[in-house]
Amino acid sequence: MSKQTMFEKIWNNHVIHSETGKPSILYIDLHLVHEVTSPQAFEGLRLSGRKVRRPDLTFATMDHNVPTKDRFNIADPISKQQVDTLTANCAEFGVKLYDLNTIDQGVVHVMGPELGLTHPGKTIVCGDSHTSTHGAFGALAFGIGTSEVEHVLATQCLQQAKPKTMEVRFVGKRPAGITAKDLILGLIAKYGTDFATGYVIEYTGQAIRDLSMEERMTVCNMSIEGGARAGLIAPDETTFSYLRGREYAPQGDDFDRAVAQWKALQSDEGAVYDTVVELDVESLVPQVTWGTSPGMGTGITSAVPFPEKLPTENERKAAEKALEYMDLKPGTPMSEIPIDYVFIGSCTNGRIEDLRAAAAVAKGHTVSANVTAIVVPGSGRVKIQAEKEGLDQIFTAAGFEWREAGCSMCLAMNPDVLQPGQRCASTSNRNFEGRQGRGGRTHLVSPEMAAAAAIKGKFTDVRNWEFKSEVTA
Ligand SMILES: CC(C)[C@H](C(=O)O)[C@@H](O)C(=O)O
Ligand code: SF4
Repeated sequence: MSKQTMFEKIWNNHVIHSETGKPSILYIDLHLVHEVTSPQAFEGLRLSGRKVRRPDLTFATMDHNVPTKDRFNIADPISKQQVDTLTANCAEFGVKLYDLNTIDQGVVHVMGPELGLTHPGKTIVCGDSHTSTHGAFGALAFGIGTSEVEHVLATQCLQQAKPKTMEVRFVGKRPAGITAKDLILGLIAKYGTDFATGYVIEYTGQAIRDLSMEERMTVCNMSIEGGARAGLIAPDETTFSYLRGREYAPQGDDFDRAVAQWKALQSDEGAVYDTVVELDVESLVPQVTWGTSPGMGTGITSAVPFPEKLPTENERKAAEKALEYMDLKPGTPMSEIPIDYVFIGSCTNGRIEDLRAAAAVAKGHTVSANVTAIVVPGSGRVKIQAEKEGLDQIFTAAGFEWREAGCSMCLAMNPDVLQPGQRCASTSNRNFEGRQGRGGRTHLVSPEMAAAAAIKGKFTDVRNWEFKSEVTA
């Protein structure tokens, strides 16, 4: 048999019908649901008198519209309706819902893996573009639209055109002070926001193998910001030990049998990808975006670029427009950009390790007088764990606000929004115009860089953080 990549193995395991020149029909192992993209899908089922085919493979939570203060009191009528509709739909169709009364409620891409729902080799979909996060386990996971959500609810299958394969090889060892967020921001800054359009990425290299499970999720989360359909990392001991003992992981002997199967998923030696790109990890510095797309980024030691020096007319125009929106002057050192707001959270960087890393920087310091800083755990479980470790105390003593789980200021669908003109250091994944509130300006960074910016009142190279203290678990 010919040598196969991991993507091809998972794909072939799930195709239940294919015809030349047409999309294939894929079986879906796990369907995650949230309140924003599911109402019409359930309504469609109701109108056609259909049921959810596999309620046992369908799990829901509420995250985008949930307030992170006074969470049971949703003032915005559309948000309230979406949350209430999800509750009613899950009850009517027999779908398990992790609502605000459960500690498993949280950003769907944080709570799913935490529950052990995400396994290597699964096909996973959700009406949400950052479903790519789950690829960190070696699952083929991607976002779908609302009509596809309805289709999967009704049939547990999905039509998909077969994507091409791309290897993204991280070359070298990750230097001290360089985070998983810097790997993925650096990759997208180098290759742009559409280099992987039409592809499923497999991330390889020592720097990837060395990442923790949570760090791998940070990398895979932003695959979509490079245009990819999905991002994958081969499962290994890091993956297996993360999964062992989780609620929905296989238990006992089943777990060991599963591990044997999961190990066989990795790409065969000598398997050929359609495209290979490389990134030199050793020359990376902490990343900060300056523009209105995740690809408009640079190192903290660099400056806001001069649009006229960019290679193509399109890039020049886009950069000019972005700098106008961001109110930034070319040539300004990144370390001289003052900020008003800091958001630490989201499905990119709202996990316990992210909060530990930010707390280690914040400990014993005080948030700059000009800055409002919020820390939003990605799930109820992250919140409880952080509180057990005293991280909430470190944050509040330093002047950060400590909130409840949700998407929060990652996008302006709940009360956490920037005011027009406010500039935010954000650990999320998108810096589009108005993403965090109309007229708001977003700079994407790692949790460490966000915490340091909160204290300095401007971006600063966290590698020079002299008073960095150890926070122990
Ligand atoms: C609201 C939802 C559909 C959206 C997505 O698909 O990603 C959101 O999660 C986002 O991050 O922009
Ligand atoms: S945290 Fe942000 S990126 Fe993630 S699902 Fe919520 S809105 Fe989308």
